[in-house]
Amino acid sequence: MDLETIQHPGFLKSYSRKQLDELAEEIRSFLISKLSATGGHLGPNLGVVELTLMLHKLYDSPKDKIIWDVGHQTYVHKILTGRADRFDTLKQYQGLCGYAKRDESEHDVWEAGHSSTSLSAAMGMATARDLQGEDFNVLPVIGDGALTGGMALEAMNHIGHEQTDMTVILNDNEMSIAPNVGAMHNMLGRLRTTGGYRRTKEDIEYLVKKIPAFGGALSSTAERLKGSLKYLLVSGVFFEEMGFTYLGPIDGHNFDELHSNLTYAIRTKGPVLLHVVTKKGKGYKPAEDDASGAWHGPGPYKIESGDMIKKAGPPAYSAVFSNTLAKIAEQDQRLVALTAAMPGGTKLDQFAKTFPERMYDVGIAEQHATTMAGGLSTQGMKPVFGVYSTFLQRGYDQLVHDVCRQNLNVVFGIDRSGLVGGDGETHQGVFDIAYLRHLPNMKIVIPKDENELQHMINTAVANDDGPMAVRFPRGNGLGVEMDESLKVLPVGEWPVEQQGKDAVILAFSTMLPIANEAASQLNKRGISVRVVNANSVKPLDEKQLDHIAQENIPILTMEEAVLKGGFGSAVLEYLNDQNHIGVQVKRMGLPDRYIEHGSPSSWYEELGLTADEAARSIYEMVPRKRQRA
Ligand SMILES: Cc1ncc(C[n+]2csc(CCOP(=O)(O)OP(=O)(O)O)c2C)c(N)n1
Ligand SMILES: CC(=O)[C@@H](O)[C@H](O)COP(=O)(O)O
Ligand SMILES: [Mg+2]
Repeated sequence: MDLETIQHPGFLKSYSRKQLDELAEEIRSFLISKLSATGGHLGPNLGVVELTLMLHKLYDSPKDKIIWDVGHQTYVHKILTGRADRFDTLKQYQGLCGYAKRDESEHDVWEAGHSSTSLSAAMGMATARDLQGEDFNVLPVIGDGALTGGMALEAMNHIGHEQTDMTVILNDNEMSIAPNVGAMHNMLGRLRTTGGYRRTKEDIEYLVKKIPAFGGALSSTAERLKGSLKYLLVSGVFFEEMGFTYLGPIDGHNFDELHSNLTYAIRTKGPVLLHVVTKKGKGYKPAEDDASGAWHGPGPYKIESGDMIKKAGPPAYSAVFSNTLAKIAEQDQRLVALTAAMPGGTKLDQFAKTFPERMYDVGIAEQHATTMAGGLSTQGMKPVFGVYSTFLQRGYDQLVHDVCRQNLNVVFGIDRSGLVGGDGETHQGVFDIAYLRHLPNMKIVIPKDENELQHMINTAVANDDGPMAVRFPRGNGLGVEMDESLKVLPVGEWPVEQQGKDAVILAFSTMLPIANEAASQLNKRGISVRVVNANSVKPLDEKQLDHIAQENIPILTMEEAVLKGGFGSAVLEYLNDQNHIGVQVKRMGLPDRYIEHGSPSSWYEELGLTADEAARSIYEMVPRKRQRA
């Protein structure tokens, strides 16, 4: 079948088992081929081919609500809902989104990107259905990794209490991005090995019914037997005790098992949890054999060999972060590294190779990691939480309530700050300056390159005056020379990159090269522009701002972060509070909207974060008398 002709999954209703097998094969070849050029979440999607086909065969999307947790495993769903022809544009600027996207299709009933939201969304939809007297099925699909996210437990607690009709499909492939971790994961492991509880429970019920009721005595004994047997058997009882009918574990690649269990689930009142066991990367050996998570979301690769097509270049910022921590940890026994299920992305898995006892992967639990870091700090340890900017949003109250308010010595290594590219809206690291800067006691430093990053990490670990965030971008450094020994840098003293007397640009990180380019354009036009590496957002370099105000020259601030509440706002606030009235300030940064997928450079063009725009802004502010032709 030409997958690109599919417009709606309804055709599956009449599909035989043989046709399903053939279609599954075609979809796998399609994914392996398309993603070899574009990159994308190959492993997760190869693992849900049969599950997605059976869901769309048995249920009527979009009337029945199929909700995908994280949403990175929706490629098969997108193929079946008329989007196969867009896969050449996957995760690219104005191309196909790599996650569920409501404005892409009516079949995408819920958007995600961040993990563990599907059960709460499902509860919302099912509750609305019941209040409105509607009739449809609600089917959240949640992975074993996402189940380690606290929100999932909050939702289960409520769903089990309300006994709301829905079928939760737990897609258990033993992997988060890296191998899954935690007690929940261990429990699922026992379930996978000891087989299903469902049959035994029915056998017991059958037995209890067979026993003549001697005044009810025997049946109560049998009831007690059933109860103790339940606890003796497997921890499927965890789900049962949470109020779910637990089904499984079943083979998530077996159409017959999927069909019979989903059919049973449709007929079952109240919440059902169907535990399906799948193989991440199924059908493509390099991805099936992936032990580290490299095939969770690879870039382009060679199909035959499974070799990734990597561009050589300077070290990744994440690698500099991890290597610097390892260097410090050799001397400083206080240092402990934490990650929330991102050991590979943060490269803390490299740190763990040297210091396995001082690196903790807490699962998808950023709230827990943030507060655990606070606890570590109260006992004199020096915790460093390596976390993506976007995922630290999950730990906001813990930042406020637990770490900053108590002024605890915690370092936040904030990776993927700024625009991240293909993962788009749900992953942009653009709110962190705004969500950190207003927290009393928090300090925020932002290195301009990989060399300044290593020194800032060292500075943050050495700092014993409360929490400090070191914010750095996704991807590779600039290829600058790395100093041999680590320094402790002054915080709140901005280095001047190039002198100038007519105007000043305050910029940091990825905006600094653009600022330098704008300055050289204007210098050629006789306008002398100073460029300052504003490498700390909190504290500001107040001395330097006072001096600029006294010179009364215009200021342009530049940041790859939202303008509202960002660095430029901080400068405006300071100048106003110090009565430096009349100083001209223009701010360049991200507008008040969500930035979709696409390379940062494409967005720089669209959003005007360019040297030409910066030069134009300055030119408009420099008083005519200074302008020479
Ligand atoms: C709050 C949050 N933290 C971290 C991530 C990064 N992340 C993306 S997918 C993933 C693993 C999800 O594992 P699982 O739910 O088992 O899905 P699978 O990829 O195995 O199908 C993680 C940790 C995220 N999306 N959201
Ligand atoms: C789905 C998800 O959240 C992760 O897989 C994410 O795509 C990782 O992003 P990086 O590629 O920046 O590590
Ligand atoms: Mg998984």
